[in-house]
Amino acid sequence: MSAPVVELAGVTRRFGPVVALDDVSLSIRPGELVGLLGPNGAGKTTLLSLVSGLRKPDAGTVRLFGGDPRDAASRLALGTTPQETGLPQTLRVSEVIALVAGHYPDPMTTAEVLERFGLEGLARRQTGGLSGGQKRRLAVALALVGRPRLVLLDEPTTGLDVEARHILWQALRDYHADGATVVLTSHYLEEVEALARRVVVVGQGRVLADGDLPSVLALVARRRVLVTVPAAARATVAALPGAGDVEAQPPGAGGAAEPAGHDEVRLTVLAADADALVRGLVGTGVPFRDLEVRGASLEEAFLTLTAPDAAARPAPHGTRPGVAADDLEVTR
Ligand SMILES: Nc1ncnc2c1ncn2[C@@H]1O[C@H](COP(=O)(O)OP(=O)(O)OP(=O)(O)O)[C@@H](O)[C@H]1O
Repeated sequence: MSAPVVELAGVTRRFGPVVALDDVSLSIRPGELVGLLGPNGAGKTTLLSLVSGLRKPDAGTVRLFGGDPRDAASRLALGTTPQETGLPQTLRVSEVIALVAGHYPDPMTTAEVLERFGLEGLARRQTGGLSGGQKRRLAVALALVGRPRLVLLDEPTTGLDVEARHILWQALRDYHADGATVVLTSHYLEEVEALARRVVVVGQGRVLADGDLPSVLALVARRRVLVTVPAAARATVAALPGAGDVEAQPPGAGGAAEPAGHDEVRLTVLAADADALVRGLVGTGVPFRDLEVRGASLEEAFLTLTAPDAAARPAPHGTRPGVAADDLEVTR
């Protein structure tokens, strides 16, 4: 197996009393596309700052391409876009790209950068006159100018509209397809679902889950059961074995083949074991219709994993967040 591009072993980093990272171990191999997901303050930016050599850990070791990230030589093949980037206001977009390219032995041409990131129309604009979204696109593009083998992106598409986000996603996919390793943090679950092959969920400075997207979802294998029942039967459904949160859809809301009638209610029930729930429902004799069973979204998985009381909560199928599924590493 090829040597890891990034390796953290037992890394702790504090800021005064705040433990931003707490005994984190993580290894990223060449060619991976990793999404770091976590709520505000989880420690994602701190993790990236250690990998890019901006900070050093209080305990543990961080390796970048096998070396110390604080040595400039280890960072030669690294490209990063922090959460906020300052651009020289009076330089034109093409000039900024050329300026950054001048630091690398084999950079992309300005034309290639402009094309990859859909910036062609802005080449002659001064960066000070760009919109927030245009600046963000340029900042991400600049991380790739030197053809880095590893790209670290901290919330790359924050503030971008849908079209700009899609252009950027495609640029990142293409760059990854060319063989690069990409690590990104994001608050957009949709972004992680669209891009990342591997998802690392970080919360309170710890790695809560680490696996491919389906295994992170399976860790909180909750299902949503949607069903229309007589309004009077709501309590019966809520009391079924395995029923979690129960929500009633407002009258007239879409979803079912036929909207709930006057004396009916359409319920969404979160269930660890949807099959058992449906069997229980049939056993009650409650007349029901338009039964649907859907998978939980990444968003639901994420909230379950990062909730402060997640460790204490009974979890589906006898597992709990913190217990490894087959190909899933969890440290909690
Ligand atoms: N320079 C600093 N001084 C003091 N505390 C800091 C500093 N940098 C980070 N922290 C604290 O460390 C914790 C982790 O912060 P970090 O920025 O890594 O989180 P994050 O997951 O990137 O959050 P966000 O999603 O909001 O960007 C937070 O409690 C934060 O307030």
